[in-house]
Amino acid sequence: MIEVRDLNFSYNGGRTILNQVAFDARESQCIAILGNNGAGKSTLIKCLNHILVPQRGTVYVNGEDIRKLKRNEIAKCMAYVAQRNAGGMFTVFDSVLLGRKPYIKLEPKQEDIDITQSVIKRMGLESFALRYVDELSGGEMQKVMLARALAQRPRVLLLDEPTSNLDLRNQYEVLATVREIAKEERISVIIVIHDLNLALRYCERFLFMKDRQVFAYGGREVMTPENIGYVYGIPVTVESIRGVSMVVPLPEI
Ligand SMILES: Nc1ncnc2c1ncn2[C@@H]1O[C@H](COP(=O)(O)OP(=O)(O)OP(=O)(O)O)[C@@H](O)[C@H]1O
Repeated sequence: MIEVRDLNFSYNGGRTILNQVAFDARESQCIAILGNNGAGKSTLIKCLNHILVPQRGTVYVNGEDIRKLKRNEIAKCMAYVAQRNAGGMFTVFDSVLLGRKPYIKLEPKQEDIDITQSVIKRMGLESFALRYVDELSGGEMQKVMLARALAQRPRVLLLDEPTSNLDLRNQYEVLATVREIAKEERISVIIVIHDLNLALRYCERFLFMKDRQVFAYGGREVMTPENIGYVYGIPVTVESIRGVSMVVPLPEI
């Protein structure tokens, strides 16, 4: 589904932020991008859809080199939800409908309206549909931005800290919904996330960034206390609580 080959990136010819970053993700998988502040996670996710253009390397989606795709074509196969989102004088409905922009020629068709309505429902945003996004809380806004990305009907969904403004229940509900949609629509979801326990619960693959490179990438076997301890510089244990794997920082901190 998505193949990332030897990406190198630096901002304005400055120091290297990404060095030979490579990984693959299959359809229906959720991949967590992990690593400490400044490790290059957001930069990586922006290189995947060419918001930032890497100096070397490329990304293939369904075998297509995204360097050969126009912006509109990239938007049909990849949707991106940024860490910080600007508001605007749109209603929630219009804001989600904007996700259909790559498909709309002159005016939205009935299909665009139907998709918008169904995503709003799926994300539990019906009672907000006519509110202005400027009047929403940070968490409500985060759900609207995710709904917009889902309305894009992408093959690859790129999420940069999608739960950072959500309360406990919404963190679990939103990630559970994203995972369900990934399975139903066979989307690859790539999520930058700081909460290792949410990652363990909702992702199947884990990519650790460290020192500008991929330090480890794989399934649950890479979520070891050694790897986590090394990447984050804090001793942890990984334990099962009622059958759920949890990362627990050790008391010496
Ligand atoms: N526009 C920019 N111009 C120059 N340097 C930048 C720019 N954006 C980010 N950086 C630098 O690139 C490095 C990687 O930043 P990035 O935002 O990708 O990290 P991150 O892993 O997502 O961090 P965090 O977990 O704090 O969100 C940081 O050192 C940051 O200061």
